[in-house]
Amino acid sequence: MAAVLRKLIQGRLPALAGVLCRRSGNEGHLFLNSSGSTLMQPRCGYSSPTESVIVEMDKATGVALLKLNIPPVNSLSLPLLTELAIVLDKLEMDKHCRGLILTSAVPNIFSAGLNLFDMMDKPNEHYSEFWRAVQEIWIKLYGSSLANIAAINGSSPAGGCLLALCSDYRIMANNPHFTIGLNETRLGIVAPFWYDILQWRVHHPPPCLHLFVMALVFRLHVHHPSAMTKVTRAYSTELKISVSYVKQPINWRSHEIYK
Ligand SMILES: CC/C=C\C/C=C\C/C=C\C=C\CC(=O)SCCNC(=O)CCNC(=O)[C@H](O)C(C)(C)COP(=O)(O)OP(=O)(O)OC[C@H]1O[C@@H](n2cnc3c(N)ncnc32)[C@H](O)[C@@H]1OP(=O)(O)O
Repeated sequence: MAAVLRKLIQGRLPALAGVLCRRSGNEGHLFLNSSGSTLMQPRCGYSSPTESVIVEMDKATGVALLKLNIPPVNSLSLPLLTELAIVLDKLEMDKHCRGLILTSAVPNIFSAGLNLFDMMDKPNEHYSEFWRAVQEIWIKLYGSSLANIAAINGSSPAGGCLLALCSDYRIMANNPHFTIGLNETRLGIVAPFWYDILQWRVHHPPPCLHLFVMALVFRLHVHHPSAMTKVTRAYSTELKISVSYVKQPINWRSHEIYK
């Protein structure tokens, strides 16, 4: 587990993919595009990414690795948000998928947040559509029945931070050059109330949340099923609390209760 986490936080995701790949033996990875079609990779390893959201599904663990892939900065444009929404829907409906890891294929950048060009010189209809797409993503990610982790392997300002906050758990690469937060507040732009709820949840995690993540990571270790069973049995109550915590419905009431 420690080795997998270390690879995640060092941003060495190809290495993680290698781990997943070995676990899946000769089956290779499933590549799923936004139209929902899947392509079996005949062998382990990466092919050149061409999709804006690359999905590598490990069949053995049911964990999907999602990599945002719009250089130079993975800005959240309408097409990217739309593709991500479609991919999340497909994974949600895939009965073999149990969890997802959201990360970036672009070196040093997780996501630069909303695409600034989608927010200027456009007709009002575009702004409506764009904002609807933004809200749809946080609802889909936060409301996902899948366990989801953000592996933040680069800078993640503004909307990038939102993506991370929507996940059940975040692991960020320990690099002083990587920034995360709401830089738009410097311009006087106030985040909506639901952003505050997301932030609050991150700052007040129950102690057992880490256990939830441990259990997730243990799932990757299909070579040690007995260890996984022991842990999940021993801490079944704590795990249930953690799962209900990260999957709690968003409303002011639950926010107040946890306050
Ligand atoms: C308006 C919403 C109101 C309320 C809602 C509030 C909360 C809801 C939740 C989230 C809402 C978030 C709002 C936003 O996300 S607004 C977007 C804010 N994002 C930023 O300000 C990021 C700005 N970018 C950076 O800080 C840096 O680019 C970087 C740290 C991500 C990367 O730095 P680099 O030095 O590696 O790269 P650069 O040379 O700066 O950039 C390369 C290239 O990319 C273009 N670019 C950067 N960011 C964006 C972007 N967000 N949209 C479009 N394009 C972007 C940049 O211009 C460069 O392009 P050129 O090479 O010059 O062509």
